[in-house]
Amino acid sequence: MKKGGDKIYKVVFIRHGESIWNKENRFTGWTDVGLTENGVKEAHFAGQLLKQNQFGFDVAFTSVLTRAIMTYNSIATELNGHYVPVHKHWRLNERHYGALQGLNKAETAAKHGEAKVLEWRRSYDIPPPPLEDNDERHPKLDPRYAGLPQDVLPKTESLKLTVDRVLPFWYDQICPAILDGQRVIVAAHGNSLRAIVKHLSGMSDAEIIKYNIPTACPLVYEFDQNLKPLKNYYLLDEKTLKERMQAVANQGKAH
Ligand SMILES: O=C(O)[C@@H](CO)OP(=O)(O)O
Repeated sequence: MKKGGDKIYKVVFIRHGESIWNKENRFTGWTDVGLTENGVKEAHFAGQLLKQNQFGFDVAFTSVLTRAIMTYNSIATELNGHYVPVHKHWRLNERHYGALQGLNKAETAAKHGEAKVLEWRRSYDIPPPPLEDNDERHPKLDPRYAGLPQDVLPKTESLKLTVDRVLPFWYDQICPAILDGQRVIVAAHGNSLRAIVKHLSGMSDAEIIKYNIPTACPLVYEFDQNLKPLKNYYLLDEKTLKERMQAVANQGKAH
């Protein structure tokens, strides 16, 4: 017998609200920056949208980065859902941006060219230059990764490498929760979510280059009982969504 019959499973993915480094247009990656005031507002608005659309959750998954956790907390506030279990995991972290972390994207484009920055930001399998082993930004120096073998800690990541580290978590932790009938929300990042979306939608390496995920817009995926994606949609009107996606793309322009 098929598990769950014709039941449709819904999962909500959400990128964090505007962060301090989104506002300053800096490559962020694993740098742990907080949300701006606007980012907190965006997160609350996302929670209100979810509430208006009758979404509620039984379990939440976030990265271990403050901006994703803060975003989920604002949503939980709107949904009166702070009692819901939250699982925080490094595999949902943003893609590691290597030695680019901290640099301004527009200045980097002016220096290296927009094409190079597009390659670093959006090519599927070309990672940015790595951190040196003795770089003070190396994740091995961050207590939140202290329990992990150093071999798994990235010094840079392409989207492909991000897919490789996100998918085990998707299949081992998130999928069982969905199949168990729990209503799931995943609060993460532009590129860790692009990694999941690429996998679920079957987008090609070329198509994913143009796909940008805006901050704090709930993205709903519907699955059948075998977790085959049926459809997906943002809880946002088409015009606003396009503008917000284009704004993310424009961050890599030299201005
Ligand atoms: O800097 C980053 O970590 C990400 C998300 O903010 O940026 P981009 O959209 O350039 O991949």
